[in-house]
Amino acid sequence: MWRRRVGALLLRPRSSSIPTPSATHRRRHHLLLPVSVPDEKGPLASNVLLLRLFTSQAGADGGNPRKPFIAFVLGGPGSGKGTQCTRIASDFGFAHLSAGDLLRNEIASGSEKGELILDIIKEGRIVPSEITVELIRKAMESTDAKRVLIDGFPRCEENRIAFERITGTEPDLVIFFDCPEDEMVKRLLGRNQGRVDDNIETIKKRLKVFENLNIPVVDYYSSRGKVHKISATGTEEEIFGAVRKLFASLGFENFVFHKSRGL
Ligand SMILES: Nc1ncnc2c1ncn2[C@@H]1O[C@H](COP(=O)(O)OP(=O)(O)OP(=O)(O)O)[C@@H](O)[C@H]1O
Ligand SMILES: O=c1ccn([C@@H]2O[C@H](COP(=O)(O)O)[C@@H](O)[C@H]2O)c(=O)[nH]1
Ligand SMILES: [Mg+2]
Repeated sequence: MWRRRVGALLLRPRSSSIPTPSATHRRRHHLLLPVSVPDEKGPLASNVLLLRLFTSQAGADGGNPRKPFIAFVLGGPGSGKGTQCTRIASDFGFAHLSAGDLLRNEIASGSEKGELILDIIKEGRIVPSEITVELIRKAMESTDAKRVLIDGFPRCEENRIAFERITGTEPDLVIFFDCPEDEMVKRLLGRNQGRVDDNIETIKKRLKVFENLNIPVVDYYSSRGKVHKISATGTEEEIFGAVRKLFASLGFENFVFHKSRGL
């Protein structure tokens, strides 16, 4: 068990109210300073992140095996989080935990909680933290993966605080897929997977929730030097090229690449 039990018990729960986004948050969205792991603009390696990876409780190949390496994957609705996470999982051996999928599974289970979740998802709002964090916590406990992607969570500061309090841990890395709104809308309207929230009314609400509540989370982790921003325009392959570069720079081995070379 990797959780810091004592720490989690000592930390007092904070207010459950969702903070109102400040104008500063909105302005800073456009000034996000990613950690300079390789991207179009940055140098080829970030000593800061590498140091954190190898000194965190669990790194790519070392550290304390009780705590997995945790990457939060954030971005607006339709920015391609799920698509890229699937690729990262298969190429770099990560477990992929999608908060949205965990919630949809709860709906499919027919539970009472599921009915509440369905109403919230249809409205593009955020499910109460205790429900989502509990689902993520259980999913994390049931995997022995040393590397975990948490896709689409935390959605708001309240989610983030609840996760850190309940699990007693923080992400090692936050990937932020940055995509223009018109592109996200186009992708969602063309997704065609029968999702109850893929309609223009819900999409408009989700975009507002993203800007007002999710961006402050990105800003928070950005101020702590954990965010790597990746441009999410271009083809899936082009975007995955940037993702691949990031993980390679962090010391993660690419299984698919090695397999294709018979290594
Ligand atoms: N680079 C891309 N170019 C064009 N379409 C894309 C790209 N990446 C993903 N898509 C498509 O866009 C749609 C949304 O992608 P995806 O489901 O991965 O987004 P998401 O960020 O997980 O969205 P949500 O927050 O709603 O779960 C999907 O139909 C996917 O196939
Ligand atoms: O942490 C979360 C994740 C998701 N939701 C709700 O689910 C939908 C769809 O989520 P995706 O991750 O985009 O699949 C989202 O709009 C929220 O309503 C949530 O409340 N908390
Ligand atoms: Mg998704």
